[in-house]
Amino acid sequence: MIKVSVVGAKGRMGRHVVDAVNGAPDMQLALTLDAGDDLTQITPDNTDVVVEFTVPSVTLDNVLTLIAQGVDVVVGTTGWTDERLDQVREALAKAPREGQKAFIAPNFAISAVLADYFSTQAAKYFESVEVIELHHPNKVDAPSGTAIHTAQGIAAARKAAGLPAVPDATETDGGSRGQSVDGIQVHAVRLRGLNAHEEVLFGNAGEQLTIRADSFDRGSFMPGVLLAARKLASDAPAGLTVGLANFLDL
Ligand SMILES: NC(=O)C1=CN([C@@H]2O[C@H](COP(=O)(O)OP(=O)(O)OC[C@H]3O[C@@H](n4cnc5c(N)ncnc54)[C@H](O)[C@@H]3O)[C@@H](O)[C@H]2O)C=CC1
Ligand SMILES: O=C(O)C1=N[C@H](C(=O)O)C[C@H](O)C1
Repeated sequence: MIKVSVVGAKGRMGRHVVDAVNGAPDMQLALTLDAGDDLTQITPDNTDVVVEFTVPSVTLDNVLTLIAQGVDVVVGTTGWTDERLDQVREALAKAPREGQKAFIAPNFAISAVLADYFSTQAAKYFESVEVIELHHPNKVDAPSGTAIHTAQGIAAARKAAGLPAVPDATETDGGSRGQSVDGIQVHAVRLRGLNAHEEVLFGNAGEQLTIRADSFDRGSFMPGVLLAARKLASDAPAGLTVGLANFLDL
């Protein structure tokens, strides 16, 4: 049995993770912690893998604490930058247990992971591209971690293909053109009734490709979370892995 602890267990995602672990035949729920709880209660004696879904402002500190505790960590919280990822890599290099692992994914839903992947494949064939993410109004960060990851992947693919900047004659902008992520415009919509959605618009003269992923329910993230926990408990490489695509046969 894989012993799984959940940090952020009272949150929207954390509650789903607790239920998913309880329903997994090969997993045993260990500790369920939330804001104000002492994370050093989590040790290799009681936990094989921790799943962390909290808020962007605390996730780095939580992950560094958990790595220092000697446990493997699956992270779904957003707010990761290259500098923060480097801090996790450094912590893993000095971790107390040999071969320790951390996994961070901006999105665990197969639809979103494939939309992200297909977008990087399509990127080099189109002159124009913009990313629109649409979420529930309780989300604290914008743009979404997934949209940032998608835009970064598209930008890297365009650069590798030698494409010039996306054409845009805008001279006046009060914010309507969204945020530029590595030169790709990203727009965020917050609307009651939505959950988690992303649309990538590609354009050439006379044609358009739209790649869209919709997570209507948080249950859509759970197969990916359980897959990541199982991979960390088995054959995932030591160190930091970023993105669920690494655990899929793409
Ligand atoms: N990777 C993915 O597939 C997904 C990622 N997310 C991300 O997961 C994060 C959480 O989202 P939600 O569950 O909707 O948020 P939420 O606000 O419902 O839950 C966050 C939980 O973290 C707790 N928390 C705050 N500070 C803490 C601390 N220092 N230690 C332990 N717990 C603490 C809060 O009390 C709360 O229970 C967000 O960054 C969101 O963008 C959300 C959905 C899917
Ligand atoms: O806050 C959410 O809800 C979500 N957050 C993640 C993100 O920012 O990409 C993943 C998904 O979009 C849901």
